[in-house]
Amino acid sequence: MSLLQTPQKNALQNLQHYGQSVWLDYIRRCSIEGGELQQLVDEEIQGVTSNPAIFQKAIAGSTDYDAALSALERDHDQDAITLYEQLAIADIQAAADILRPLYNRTNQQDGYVSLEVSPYLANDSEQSLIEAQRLWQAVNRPNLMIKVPATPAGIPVIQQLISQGINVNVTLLFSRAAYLEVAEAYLSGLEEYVSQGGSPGHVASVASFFISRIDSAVDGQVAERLKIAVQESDAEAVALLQGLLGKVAIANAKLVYQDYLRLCESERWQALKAQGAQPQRLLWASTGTKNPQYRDTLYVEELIGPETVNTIPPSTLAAFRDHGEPRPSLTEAVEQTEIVMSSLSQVGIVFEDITDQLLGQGVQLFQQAFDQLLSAVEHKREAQLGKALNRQTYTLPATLSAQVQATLQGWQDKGKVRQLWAMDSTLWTGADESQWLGWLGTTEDQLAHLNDLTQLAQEVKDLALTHVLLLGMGGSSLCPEVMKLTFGQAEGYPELLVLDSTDPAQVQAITQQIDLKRTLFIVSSKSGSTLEPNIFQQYFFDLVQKEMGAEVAGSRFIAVTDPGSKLQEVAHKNRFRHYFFGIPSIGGRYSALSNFGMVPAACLGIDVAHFLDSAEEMVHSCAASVPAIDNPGVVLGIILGKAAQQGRDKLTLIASPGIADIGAWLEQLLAESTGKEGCGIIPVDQEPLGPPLNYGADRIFAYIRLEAAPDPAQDKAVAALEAAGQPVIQIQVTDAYQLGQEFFRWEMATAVAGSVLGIHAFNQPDVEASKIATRQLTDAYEETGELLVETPLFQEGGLQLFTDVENAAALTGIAGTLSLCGFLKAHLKRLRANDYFALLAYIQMNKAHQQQLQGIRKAICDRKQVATCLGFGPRFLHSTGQAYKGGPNSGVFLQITCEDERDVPIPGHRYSFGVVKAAQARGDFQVLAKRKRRVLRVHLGTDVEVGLRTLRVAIQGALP
Ligand SMILES: O=P(O)(O)OC[C@H]1O[C@](O)(CO)[C@@H](O)[C@@H]1O
Ligand SMILES: O=C[C@H](O)[C@H](O)COP(=O)(O)O
Repeated sequence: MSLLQTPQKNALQNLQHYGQSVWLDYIRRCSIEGGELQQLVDEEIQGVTSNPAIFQKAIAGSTDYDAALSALERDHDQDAITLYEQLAIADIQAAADILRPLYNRTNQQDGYVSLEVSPYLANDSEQSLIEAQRLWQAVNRPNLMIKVPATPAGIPVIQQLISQGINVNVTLLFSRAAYLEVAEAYLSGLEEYVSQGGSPGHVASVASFFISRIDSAVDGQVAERLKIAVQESDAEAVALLQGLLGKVAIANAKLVYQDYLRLCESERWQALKAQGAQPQRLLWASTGTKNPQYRDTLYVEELIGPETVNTIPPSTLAAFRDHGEPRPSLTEAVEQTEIVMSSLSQVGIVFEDITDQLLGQGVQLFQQAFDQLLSAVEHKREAQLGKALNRQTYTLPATLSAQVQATLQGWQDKGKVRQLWAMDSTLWTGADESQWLGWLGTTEDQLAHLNDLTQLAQEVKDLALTHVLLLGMGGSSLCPEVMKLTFGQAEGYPELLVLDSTDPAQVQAITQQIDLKRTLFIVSSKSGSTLEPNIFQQYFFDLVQKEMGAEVAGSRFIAVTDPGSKLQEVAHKNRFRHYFFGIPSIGGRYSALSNFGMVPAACLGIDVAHFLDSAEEMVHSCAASVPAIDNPGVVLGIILGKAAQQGRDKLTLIASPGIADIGAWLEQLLAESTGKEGCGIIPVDQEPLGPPLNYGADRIFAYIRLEAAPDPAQDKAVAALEAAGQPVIQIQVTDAYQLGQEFFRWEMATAVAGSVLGIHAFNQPDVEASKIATRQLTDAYEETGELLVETPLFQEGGLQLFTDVENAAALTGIAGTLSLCGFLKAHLKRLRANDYFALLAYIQMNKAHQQQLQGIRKAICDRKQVATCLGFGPRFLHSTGQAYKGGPNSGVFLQITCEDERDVPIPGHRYSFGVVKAAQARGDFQVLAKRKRRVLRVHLGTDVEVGLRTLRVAIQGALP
């Protein structure tokens, strides 16, 4: 067709006669559905491009997509990026279908629509390639072009995609040097495609060369110099500089077009052309005028030439249609362009620096647009979910709030949420953290294996059991305990009991509570080598064997353990009914939503599918695609981490009575994960609530409120704390089935807080230390049959005090009178501001004991205004024990042991439960003392209740 042919109806349509295709740089659902796009394709345009900013404006800036979003969400909850992709893909497919006849008619030269790979992947070749291939398949239209940026990481991707026959729109091209690399990638890709037997005519590509952004950047630098030249009245410089304004982008484009023409002459290209290959056309992008002083059609009018494309935003399209003046401008005055470029260096502007910056900024701008887009989708998703998603709000003092906001911004800018989901160890200490992040995918994994759990629930029902007794410690017992206390016993299902103590009285109490013939035992241990579950198993297996016979005993036991563990062997040998596997990349305290929590949940008759589905909603809210600022787990983690760094490291947990036990689970998660290397978060659970003046500047509060059954007294106390300016995080749990959301939210938050604190959030080095000390004592006992006799520091009223030499010296130095009260007073005097006091009670965990110990806590908190903690031994060893030994040295500890009224032997061992407990207490004490902790042990007689009462009175007397 001749270039001089009579123009058609309008300037836009006329561009085709100069060999240029017009594509529309815009997409929006209403223009597709309303027929506007169809009309444009029929009359004026030959293709469509999109980018993250365009989709951001379309989806975030309109209500066009709301109904579709609601329908998708209603159907099945999904994370923000999956939702966005479905909307975007539907638009791209619809546009592709509208363009398809044109694509066919032009013999695949035009009629394309472009979809960009995630801008987050701009520097990641491997992932960009995977994503581009995935999008290509998902859109499944031959007239699709995948947009890949011309970053150093993007260029090899371009070549690979072309070699696979995938059409590519190369975006973010600013420099001629980059263009030449892109052209080379296209040629090599095509050659490879041909060598594999592909027909090159079926692959298309455009190189999107950005225009207006160059003028914006160059003009800015020119303007600065111009100001100086004017001030200095340097007329020559003023003229030179003025001549550059609004000229460089076009000059650069004209030069790159010359490069293109030269390439077309090359033998290499000619050989491909002969086989039917299509040229990689230059596409002028960023052609909307940004400077209002320039003609609104500037970047269309000046770049008209054969075998090119101009992708034009709607306003520029309208302007050009109205008053554009087409002419074959692209090859006009080419020699002038060289002058423009050399003038640029003459005035000291380094053009390569500008193009480099523009590429970096371009990636960043698209990432920011994508952030905003995903944030908008997430808000719409949350609105749709309503109460199905537990809400989180917070009030923080100004300085903490400012630090939290700044850290969130940092996480956003550095893409740290994506880094976390990519399991990048450098987010923590760069050690083996990447191997401990399996919990990120547990819900999905569990949901895929629901059958086993449903079957187990049915079996438990059919067996007509009275009890299921779970034997385990820490991460293997705390979630089941939360489930039991939250859900209670369901109709037709047995009661769940949990044993996580070696206290002989506790072991006996539970033995008496169950009917051995009608109880199913779950031995739960990830490692399969933890002392307590192993001896529990030996003890109960022996009892059941005696009661029901060796043959039947195994059928009453289930193991939950990691594959290949010693427990698996035991289960196999003893012909356990089942064994369920854990996932080795999930540490115990992060295992709630895996089999460790879900097997007992199924035995309780809980609808596990519903529970996990609900948890999955929180997983989606915390997804990699949800910007840090909107990501509830990340927000919570950053608050906790920054608060701890500011000295607010006592996380005081308040939970509604119906879900109160979640605090015990949280204690382990937070303390074992963060309490190490002298820093960390000290969880304070079940502390009797007091007035705001009881709490210092070392506190932060988390109120986990069950909306279905809140406690008005807690509401009031929390409101008072907020009014007093304490930092308070409030989480509204709609109903018990939404507790799984909290498991995930807090796991995420803990991992994030660990990153903020710069520690390894998945190991527990100091727990190991007391395990070793305990093992030495139990091993010695196996040999000698006795534990070393210890000499008390002091005794009075049936209570004995023990401590190590250093603590004894410190205490006798402070104690005025050598009495029980005097020593306790001396010990409590060691509490400084912002310290915490912890009771470590190696006694039976029952209501009466709890009441006494809570009374002691309350008295100390009221009078000393310090945080107080309570742990029952040995269970706390697998929980807060890590932070007490490895965290900040701000704890004052009172260990409580007792004389066991009746000990319980363990089959196959010389040591008994009583000996194990004593060894555990001593081992713990030794490590605390070794770590220079302020620690004192009080040993009660056989009547623990009486002993506790005496102790309480003595402590009350010791308080000021
Ligand atoms: O499930 P396991 O391997 O028996 O471990 C129980 C608990 O012991 C610890 O490994 C250490 O206390 C915890 O992290 C864990 O939850
Ligand atoms: O492919 C199109 C580009 O993404 C678009 O033209 C960029 O234009 P802008 O510079 O106006 O954002």
